[in-house]
Amino acid sequence: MLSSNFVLDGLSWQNTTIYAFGTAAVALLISYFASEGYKLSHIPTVGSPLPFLSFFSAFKFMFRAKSMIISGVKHHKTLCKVPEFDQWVVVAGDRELMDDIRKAPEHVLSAMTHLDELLQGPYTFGTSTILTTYHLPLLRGTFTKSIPHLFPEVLSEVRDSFFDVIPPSQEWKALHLQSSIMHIIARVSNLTFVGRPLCQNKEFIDLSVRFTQDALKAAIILRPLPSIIKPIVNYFISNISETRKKVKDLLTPHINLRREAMKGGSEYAGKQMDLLTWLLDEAKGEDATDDALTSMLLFTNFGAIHAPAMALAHSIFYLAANPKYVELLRDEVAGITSRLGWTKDAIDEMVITDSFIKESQRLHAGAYIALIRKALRDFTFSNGVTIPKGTTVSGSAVSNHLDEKLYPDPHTFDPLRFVKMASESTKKFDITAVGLDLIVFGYGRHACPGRFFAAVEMKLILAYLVTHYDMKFAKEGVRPSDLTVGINVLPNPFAEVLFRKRV
Ligand code: HEM
Repeated sequence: MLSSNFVLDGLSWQNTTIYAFGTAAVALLISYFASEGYKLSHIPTVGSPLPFLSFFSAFKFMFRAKSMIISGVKHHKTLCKVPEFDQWVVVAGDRELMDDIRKAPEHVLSAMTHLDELLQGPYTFGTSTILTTYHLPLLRGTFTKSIPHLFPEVLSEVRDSFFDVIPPSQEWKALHLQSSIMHIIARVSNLTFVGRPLCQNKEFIDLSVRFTQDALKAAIILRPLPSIIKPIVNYFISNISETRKKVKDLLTPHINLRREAMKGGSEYAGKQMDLLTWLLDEAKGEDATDDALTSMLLFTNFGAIHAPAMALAHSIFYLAANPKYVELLRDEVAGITSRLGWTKDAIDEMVITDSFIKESQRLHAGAYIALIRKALRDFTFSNGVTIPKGTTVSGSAVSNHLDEKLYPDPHTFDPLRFVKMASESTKKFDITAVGLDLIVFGYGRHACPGRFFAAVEMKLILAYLVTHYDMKFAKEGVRPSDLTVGINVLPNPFAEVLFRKRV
């Protein structure tokens, strides 16, 4: 009895195991055929295309995105797909196909739907803020045109914020670079967004920087999670609602003052020239509530604080590690300001400073891919390959930025590279010029509308820094390595730079 039971138990164990493996295999096959990977099986894969194994490739992609994208583009030439934990990203390596992405209309390949997913809109800025567009013509038009007019105030805000963030001292003082530079940028940008006195209100600036950092953190953590658990995780990791409320409380009295003044007509005495004024002029309906205006300012602050601060930190790392670069910029700035003073014309003439920042952007762009879009319907490239609705598609920035046909000795930082290129061509090579050769500001209809302001702001800050301060690393001459997470490239977030007032 015992032995027959044992045999039966053995058989049923065997059967159970067979059933379990069989069910798992069928489930795996069904999930594979229903998966995004299968729908994209006609696109060559970097890593493994198989379920589970692709998870390991996604893990590898977290740390090796640069080499995986470069090798994918090199081997597959036109299109390949790379694995992220929650999706496949199709990468175009071919310029014609990148141009297809640039030219595709928003209702086919959507930049904004991608941004809403990337930034986890419902948990950060709000999907309605990310998808609205009324502010874009303002940024491209009125805001950009006002830069020369606002320049004197921008300069004085640069002076004041340097004085507060890097107090002039004869002694070397170590500062956490990223947070210092973010605070300077936040103040200078907010001069043009909300004006004085709010841009000098320490609480407002601290909250704007904190919101930018917290939103980014929440987006990174929440994105790969299943939708059902996002609200729970968000509850534990995020202070965003509280920060937004505090910003709104500080902003509302200023909104009310301006609304009151607007009652006498849109062109009232003492009308401030800043983004808040122009948003109030343009916003209608849902966009015009205090909540929506607060979210819009926080969203614009995000674009205006994070990217320029990262770009400047990369440039300052080159300066702190190489005294000869500091001298190079100092000579240019001293020569030009002695003729033109600290003016917008002087900043425009600083072609070496411009080339320095652009070269640093080339080697340390914020992401290895660009022109990232979500397909809202099936999309066929000019080579006949179709990607299905729902696919995330992009162009490889890194393989262009390191292409030796475009940039001889591409891995070497050459601060004069773009000065030389401009002298040999009729094309424009300044920071604001956009194209496929250098795609740090995007290209086409979604190209960054803030880049003209960003260029002036970054050049002014760098010129001011080299003129008034010495800088170095504690370990002299060693530039800290970047932090890369998947497609994202960040200047080392832990690095400290020593500053001393220049005698
Ligand atoms: C170094 C500084 C900056 C970098 C590297 C940068 C980069 C970018 C990139 C890559 C895009 C997406 C382009 C695309 O998808 O094709 C973008 C869009 C945008 N940026 Fe910037 N940006 C910078 C500064 C700024 C500033 C200062 C502002 C605000 C004043 C700003 C506001 C925006 C806005 C509103 C968009 C969305 C444009 C649209 O969808 O049409 N950015 N930026």
